[in-house]
Amino acid sequence: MSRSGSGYELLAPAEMAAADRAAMDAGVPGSVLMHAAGMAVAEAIAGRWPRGRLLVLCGPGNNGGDGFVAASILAAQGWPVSVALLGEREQLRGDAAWAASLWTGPVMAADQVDFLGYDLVLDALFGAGLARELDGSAARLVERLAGSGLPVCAVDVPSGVDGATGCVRGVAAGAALTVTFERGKPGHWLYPGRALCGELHLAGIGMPPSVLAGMDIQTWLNDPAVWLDVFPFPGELGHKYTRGHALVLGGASMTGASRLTARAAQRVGAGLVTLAAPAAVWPVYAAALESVMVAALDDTQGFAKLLADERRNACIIGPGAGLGASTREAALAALRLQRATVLDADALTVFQDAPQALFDDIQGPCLLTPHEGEFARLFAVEGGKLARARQAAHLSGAVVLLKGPDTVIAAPDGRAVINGCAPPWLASGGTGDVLAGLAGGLMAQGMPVFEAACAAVWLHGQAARQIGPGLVAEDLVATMPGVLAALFARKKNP
Ligand SMILES: NC(=O)C1=CN([C@@H]2O[C@H](COP(=O)(O)OP(=O)(O)OC[C@H]3O[C@@H](n4cnc5c(N)ncnc54)[C@H](OP(=O)(O)O)[C@@H]3O)[C@@H](O)[C@H]2O)[C@@H](O)CC1
Ligand SMILES: [K+]
Repeated sequence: MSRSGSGYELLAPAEMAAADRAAMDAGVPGSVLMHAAGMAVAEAIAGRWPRGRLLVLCGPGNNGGDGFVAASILAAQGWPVSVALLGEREQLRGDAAWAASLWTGPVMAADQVDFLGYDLVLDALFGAGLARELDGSAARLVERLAGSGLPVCAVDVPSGVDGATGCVRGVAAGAALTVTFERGKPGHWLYPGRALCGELHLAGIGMPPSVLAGMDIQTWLNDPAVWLDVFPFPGELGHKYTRGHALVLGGASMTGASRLTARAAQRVGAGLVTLAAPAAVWPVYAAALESVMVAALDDTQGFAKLLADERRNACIIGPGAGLGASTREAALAALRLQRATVLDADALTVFQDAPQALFDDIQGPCLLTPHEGEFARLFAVEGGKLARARQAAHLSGAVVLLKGPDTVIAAPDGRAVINGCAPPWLASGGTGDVLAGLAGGLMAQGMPVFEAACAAVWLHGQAARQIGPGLVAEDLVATMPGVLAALFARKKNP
């Protein structure tokens, strides 16, 4: 899926509607915005498809208004255009009624539409105003559109996709191209909406910059612009003791996982990394790691004893750790000392019977990195992925990194980032261990937790894109220097 000019600030549909109103209050008539929106749609269509028989499906609100504008412009350019309206023309209000008046051709009733004989469909049924599940005639029309096999251009979002959540409200038809306005919406980047949008095209519609600057934007697409300012680029006068010391808990049997974690923490720049492993398996770790220090743990309190050295400023606990008392004790020790702490995998599951006990001890910088299964063990929250991650961060007091093809990172203060750069071949064993190490390694260098989590996810995704299909987790560690070099170059030449 290619995405052009999408920017990185995201606005939920309700926020975009507020921006539209603010623009009108600032003196830009709604009809001017709508004309610009319809023009942008017409240009996107003409730029992508050869002239052909176009069917424009207009809905009862302003999304339909955009459709009428685009239909009028393309017809004036010589496109053979047919228009169908879901609802009564007399019921159209405001800017949509004005836009419909631009269209002088016939308007079919939606239930009369026959998809045969068209080359392309413009879906202008529902956009930001989708308020409930599609049913009845609206659902039937969208189902028939989805089954038509015709290429679809969607206005703002594919109708039926909730722009706030990416969820399908009843039914939705996938588009080849989605044209949205001024800012992307979370639903363009969260599945299943993301897969239904096709190529995403972001068009300006003349919204005054002061209106957007005045929005309290709290949601972003993961982009270095969100976190580059606080990325711990090494200073010329730095030495290993100024670059943090990450302490990784190793397990008794799955020894590969925490080794990947430790190496990732090193690669991303932690000055020192110690892996603490049960004494019985210490030789396994010691034989496999050279520049990572390996400490032997004699009992469940051993990890806490290592934290007596305050220079060990960040802990990464969970990969391969096991579900025993030592994992739980290590996590609680790190949290109670308010060390920067990443809890992943087993260090999350080990709290499934009493998550509140975990949350009560989260007072300092903490990152939780669950996949959906681990998330459900800790958090009884409902809703879309973005809302659930936000609620979990609020409830736990930790930054929550909810993994998946559309990973969401949410902070307790309400900020959230959606990741758009993870290729599917990242879904393989050990990649999560590397991610935990990247985040912990950045936190060891003093990067704030939310930004460290976003940067780790981004670096992870960029490395995976460079490696391509066939990726194994070790490759991510090996590829990190190249990814970091490109990031450093970007810092110098933004
Ligand atoms: N001037 C502006 O503001 C600009 C707006 N712009 C464009 O406007 C779009 C937003 O327009 P919008 O707010 O009118 O919402 P829209 O998506 O057309 O839907 C509302 C209509 O659908 C109906 N409806 C809702 N759910 C339904 C359901 N499940 N099943 C059936 N019906 C349902 C709802 O009915 P009601 O809920 O009132 O009964 C109402 O009639 C935005 O995406 C962008 O494309 C751009 O031109 C820039 C300038
Ligand atoms: K639409």
